[in-house]
Amino acid sequence: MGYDAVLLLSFGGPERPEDVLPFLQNVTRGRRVPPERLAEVAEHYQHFGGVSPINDQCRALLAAMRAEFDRHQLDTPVYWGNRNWHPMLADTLAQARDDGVESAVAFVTSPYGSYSSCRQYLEDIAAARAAVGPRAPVVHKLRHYHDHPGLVEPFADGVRQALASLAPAPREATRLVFTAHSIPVEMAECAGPEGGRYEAQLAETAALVAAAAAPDLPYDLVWQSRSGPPQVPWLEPDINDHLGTLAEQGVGAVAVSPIGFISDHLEVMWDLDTEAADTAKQLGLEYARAATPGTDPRFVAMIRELVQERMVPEGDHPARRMGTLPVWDTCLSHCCQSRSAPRG
Ligand SMILES: CC1=C(CCC(=O)O)c2cc3nc(cc4[nH]c(cc5[nH]c(cc1n2)c(C)c5CCC(=O)O)c(CCC(=O)O)c4C)C(CCC(=O)O)=C3C
Ligand SMILES: [Fe+2]
Repeated sequence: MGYDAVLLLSFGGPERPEDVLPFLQNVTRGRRVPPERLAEVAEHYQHFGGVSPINDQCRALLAAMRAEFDRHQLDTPVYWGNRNWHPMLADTLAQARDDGVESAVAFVTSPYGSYSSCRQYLEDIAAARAAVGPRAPVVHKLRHYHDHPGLVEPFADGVRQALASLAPAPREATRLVFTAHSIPVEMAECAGPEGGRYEAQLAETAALVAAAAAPDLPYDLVWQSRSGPPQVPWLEPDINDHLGTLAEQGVGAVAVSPIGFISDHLEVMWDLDTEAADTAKQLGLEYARAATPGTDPRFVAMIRELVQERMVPEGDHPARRMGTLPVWDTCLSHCCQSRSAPRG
């Protein structure tokens, strides 16, 4: 089907010190995040002057999408809305409606499936449309892109550059470590239509990036940015604990690639560039953090390709994929639905 607009849909982040608390309240409303954890994360944001990098990264991506679409005679307007901070999705959809938009296709800044990274964005769309009312544009989310070459190749370049920046060391003493945002084990078990999809997609992305960048190097997939109360199990090991294990095993140098994030979010700048880098230093490990795609031209072209794949029928723009896990355009109603605590 045709769409009148393309929507960039993201998480949102504070842009001034006084935004930090209301932003965190938006993120954690109805969630079980202890106040101690919230205070800690507020400090991470204040460490960077109360400004999250994520909104400027979205502005840059939006501009790059416009230029890329123009180069390919795709004159569809592009809009940007967030889950947790301005521009809020409901305001964006109200503006789109005023502009005469009846339908939009949404690119979400997370490639993977799980409640937090996929279904919650579908709920955000439904809630924003309900807030806008009867003439709200219909919004369909684009498919997952965890194995698209436009995601895998920029990450692979990042890994190559990170490895090149480490002092030459025997291959056995060098390790490639992929990270993604930890999620509660229960959320991981319910991810996708049959469960386990978040980890399965990340494992596929890790394997594709490793095969492209460093096929002879051992690698691991571990987790970062754990939240929630301590008694609730989340995916482990944490990157910091894992660095300790590697040091014990005689590893001397690590390249860390945050495949869970498409740009250098605050989690990348704090949990990796500040905390994990510090852990590595204390352990005497050489440490290099690999780049995220950001506005890499191949990543921006991927967004245009995903839009064309969806808008131009009859296989004129076949899906470019490197992996074998199934992908689909429309999630089933039970996809990523929690067993114990229905959310939303
Ligand atoms: C899977 C996943 C992604 C990747 C997919 C995607 O990109 O969407 C992601 C991204 C992000 N998470 C972000 C920020 C936060 N996430 C939090 C809390 C949580 N994240 C969770 C999961 C994820 N989060 C979960 C299960 C929670 C617990 C509360 C809940 O069940 O919802 C909290 C509360 C404090 C805390 O950390 O406890 C904050 C501030 C930012 C913005 C960063 C910036 O400003 O640059 C981004 C991109
Ligand atoms: Fe998060």
